[in-house]
Amino acid sequence: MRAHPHYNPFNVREPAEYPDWTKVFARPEQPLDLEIGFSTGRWLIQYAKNFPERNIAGLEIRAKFIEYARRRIAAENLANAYVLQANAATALRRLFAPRSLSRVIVMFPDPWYKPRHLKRRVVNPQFLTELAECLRGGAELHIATDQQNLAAAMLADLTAAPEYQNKHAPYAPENFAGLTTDIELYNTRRGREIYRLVFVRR
Ligand SMILES: C[S@@+](CC[C@H](N)C(=O)[O-])C[C@H]1O[C@@H](n2cnc3c(N)ncnc32)[C@H](O)[C@@H]1O
Repeated sequence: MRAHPHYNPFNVREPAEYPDWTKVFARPEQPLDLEIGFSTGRWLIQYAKNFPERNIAGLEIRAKFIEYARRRIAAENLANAYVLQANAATALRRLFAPRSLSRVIVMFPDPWYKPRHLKRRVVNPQFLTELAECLRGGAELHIATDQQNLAAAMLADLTAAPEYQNKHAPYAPENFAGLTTDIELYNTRRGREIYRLVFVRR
């Protein structure tokens, strides 16, 4: 997709493709996990290497990150990772069958957050309802942010959603799986607080 001065990826409603999840991984019978907003793919690639017994899909709204992550996945010969361009706000139910996802990770979804942006957050009640349809019972949803107000808003949404149960009220004490994203590294090096939410699909 060509960059255009007025091009806004958030207006993109259709995913770039509809993968057949039974064909894109070497072992399609493995649990299917999803990272939303993977940017450079740092976390996703570490995850694919550390969890060869699981499959990891990645959604990213910005086209440039897809090409970059695909090159890295190919260079590392990772047959359990697949990424595509899609807007997670509108595409989840068209991309994933009901109850097909085992784990979902959303790390630092809204970085340049200001109070007036709270309404536009990625993790909002509608997103949670759509995601709930795609999650298996017992599936984990992991979210992290360095913004306290945003963490509180997401915590309130999740607590109000009947499909989810908090695993560590209110925030999880530690990083999931010991893997870090770019923004997580940036924050931890500056000693900033990170708010981690882990909810389970009922
Ligand atoms: C602040 S970055 C965080 C990147 C990475 N998760 C990290 O922690 O370093 C947020 C990423 O989410 C992507 N993103 C934002 N909204 C999205 C959406 N609705 N669907 C898919 N990706 C989205 C952005 O393009 C960006 O790469």
